[in-house]
Amino acid sequence: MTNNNLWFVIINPTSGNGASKKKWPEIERLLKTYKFEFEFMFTEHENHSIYLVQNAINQGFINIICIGGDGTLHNVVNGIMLQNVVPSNLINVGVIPIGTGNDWVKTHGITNHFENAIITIKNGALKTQDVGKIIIENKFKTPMYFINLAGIGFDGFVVSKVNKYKHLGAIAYLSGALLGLFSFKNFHSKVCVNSSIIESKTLMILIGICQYSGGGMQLTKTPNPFDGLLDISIVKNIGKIDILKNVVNLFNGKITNHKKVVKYKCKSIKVEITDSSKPFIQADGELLGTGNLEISIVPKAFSFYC
Ligand SMILES: Nc1ncnc2c1ncn2[C@@H]1O[C@H](COP(=O)(O)OP(=O)(O)OP(=O)(O)O)[C@@H](O)[C@H]1O
Repeated sequence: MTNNNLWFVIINPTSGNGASKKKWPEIERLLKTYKFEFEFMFTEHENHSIYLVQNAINQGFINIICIGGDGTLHNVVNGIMLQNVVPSNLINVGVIPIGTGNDWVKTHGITNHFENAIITIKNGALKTQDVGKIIIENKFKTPMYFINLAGIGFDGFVVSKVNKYKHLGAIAYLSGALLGLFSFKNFHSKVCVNSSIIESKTLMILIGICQYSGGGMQLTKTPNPFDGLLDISIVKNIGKIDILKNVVNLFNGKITNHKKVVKYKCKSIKVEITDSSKPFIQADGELLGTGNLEISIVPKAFSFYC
């Protein structure tokens, strides 16, 4: 039986370089002030929130509050999408963003001010956005899900390097990108999208649902989390000096106008790596692995307070 009045709160104590843990006593006090009835748990290891969410849903919770950054929310979404007890769009998630990048909330205008974030949740207005579904060939075809942006290639490479600089916030992604620029090798890929086949040497392939990633960069042209479509940028063999010249354009979105960026809107996309390199795949800033992959959209699958 579902419980509409009780909330399950998940806190990643490591997110925001430990800020979630530090701020929890104040948030707990505010939740009580705003008359939330809730149970809470801290995550104890990576991906723990997937299990916590599923356990909560099995117990009847349909209202979840996620306290952490994009990675914690990514895991909460995966917990919801990978269960079969309740349709995913009937699980309602409130987000109190305490991460380093906090990129997903930027699209929806959810505030980083945690009392205001709590008030937003209390007001009870819900939106339901699309979710991306990724199947990586060598991962036994277990799907993984994302709500913001997935990337293959240089984008994944930066995520693999960025962890040790994360305390620098948005600068972490930029410094990771600049430091990695000269060691990353472009790769050959074959992309099937909307019955076109694009074979090229590639810097990265970006699959967007929401607008911001990497601490505020805008890497796909017109992502819309409610249109049932993936927003694709295939960044072809762009030179390193050219990227350096375009750093500002990564943030203002003009990078998508570069002549070596090809753009598509689609419901699904297949990516095959056609050389021996193994470019990293990231989704919502979390590293997923390497391999050929297929991404599709699950329309209106994730409900959140906004
Ligand atoms: N108890 C824990 N110990 C170690 N890692 C954890 C724990 N709980 C969750 N994690 C992992 O912490 C990682 C980072 O979390 P999250 O992304 O929410 O914070 P952040 O990196 O500060 O924020 P952002 O992604 O917005 O920049 C996630 O990959 C998650 O799996």
